[in-house]
Order: sequence, then structure tokens, then C-alpha cells
Amino acid sequence: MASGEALLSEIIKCSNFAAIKHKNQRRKDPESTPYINHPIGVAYILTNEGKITDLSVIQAALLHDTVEDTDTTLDEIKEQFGDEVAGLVDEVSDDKSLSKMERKNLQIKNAPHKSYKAKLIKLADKLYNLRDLKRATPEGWSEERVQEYFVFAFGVVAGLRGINDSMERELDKLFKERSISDS
Ligand SMILES: Nc1nc2c(ncn2[C@@H]2O[C@H](COP(=O)(O)OP(=O)(O)O)[C@@H](OP(=O)(O)OP(=O)(O)O)[C@H]2O)c(=O)[nH]1
Repeated sequence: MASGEALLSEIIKCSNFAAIKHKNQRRKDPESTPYINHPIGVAYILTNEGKITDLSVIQAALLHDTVEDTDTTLDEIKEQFGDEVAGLVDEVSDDKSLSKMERKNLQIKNAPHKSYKAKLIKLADKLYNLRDLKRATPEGWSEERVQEYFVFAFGVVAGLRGINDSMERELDKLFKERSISDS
């Protein structure tokens, strides 16, 4: 078991790595929030609401968009943070060479087959994005597009259920507000 100091040092190393990699990226909200707010927010949902203390989950949450959205390679993640963290980042990354529709369909199809740790990260990721959508509409998004994202997220979350009551309850509140259900 790593000491508290070692854990802290690993978390700061990941945060620093992600901040450097996302430095030129902004969120799509009207304020153009720095992108790094998202991975840090996902990691915070996991610790604060999900009560997750597993280091590899928090590291992978902080790094979860570096491979998908920046020039970072999985080999780089492996070299810096080890095989387990790289494996988790790989599990939660979309293949950007596919069309958007293929990527979205694959997320729904593959969600039930993800590892427990990857499912936790995906739950927190969707919870963050849905809360963010509720807070501010991304530039250029119609109300219809916002609703479509909620319906898509509902489909992904369906395949992630049964692992974290607290995050799932919060997601269900958001789906209920938009009248999204199985029926
Ligand atoms: N709600 C919200 N989302 C924003 C904002 N800025 C960037 N995003 C990102 O936009 C993605 C959802 O937008 P889409 O149009 O559906 O997907 P795309 O960017 O992959 O084409 C999410 O990425 P993703 O996690 O890679 O996509 P996914 O896994 O949810 O499909 C989300 O993190 C913002 O201000 N608000």
C-alpha cells in the first residue's frame, strides 16, 4: 500500500500532465471554460460523491480525455503512469477515426462489457457532462441536440448500472427532469 505522500504525489503528477496536454483546449460553453476543469471535475465526482479512493481510477479519470482529445499516446501514459492506468484510459477513450454516429453507438453497445473501474469513470464522466449541459448550453447547440445528448447518455448509463448508487441516483434525477426513462 502506497503512503499518503506517494498517493498525493501521483495525483498531482497526473493533474499536471493533463493540464499541460489540455492547455490549448476549451469547453464548448459560452464562457469557453478551460478544458482541464472537466477531468478534474470528473475525478472530484468520483472521490466526493462516488466515495472512490482507488488511485488508478482517480489517475485515469484525470487523464481520461488526453488520448482521445490531444496528441498523447497510450505508450506515453503507460510509460508515465503504468499499465493499469493506461489500460483504463484506453477503455474509456473513443476511437476518433470512426464517425460520430459509430462512436456513440459503440459507447452504448460496449458499456456493459467495460471493467468495473472503467464503468465508474464513465458514470462520473456522463454525470459531469449532463450537469454541465444543464448549467450552460454549448455554443451552437439547439434544445433538440441537448435532449439527444441526454437520451444518448441514458443509453450508455443503462449499461453501467449496479455499481455506484450515489452517482446513479444523481444521474437518474437528471434523466427524470427531462422525462427520459426506459418506457
Ligand atoms: N456538456 C458539455 N459537454 C462539452 C462541453 N465542452 C466540451 N464538451 C464535450 O462534448 C462532448 C459531447 O459533445 P458531442 O457533440 O455529443 O460529441 P463530440 O464532441 O464527441 O462530437 C463530450 O465529450 P466526450 O465526453 O468525449 O463525449 P461523450 O463520451 O459524452 O460522447 C463533452 O465532454 C460543454 O461545455 N458542455
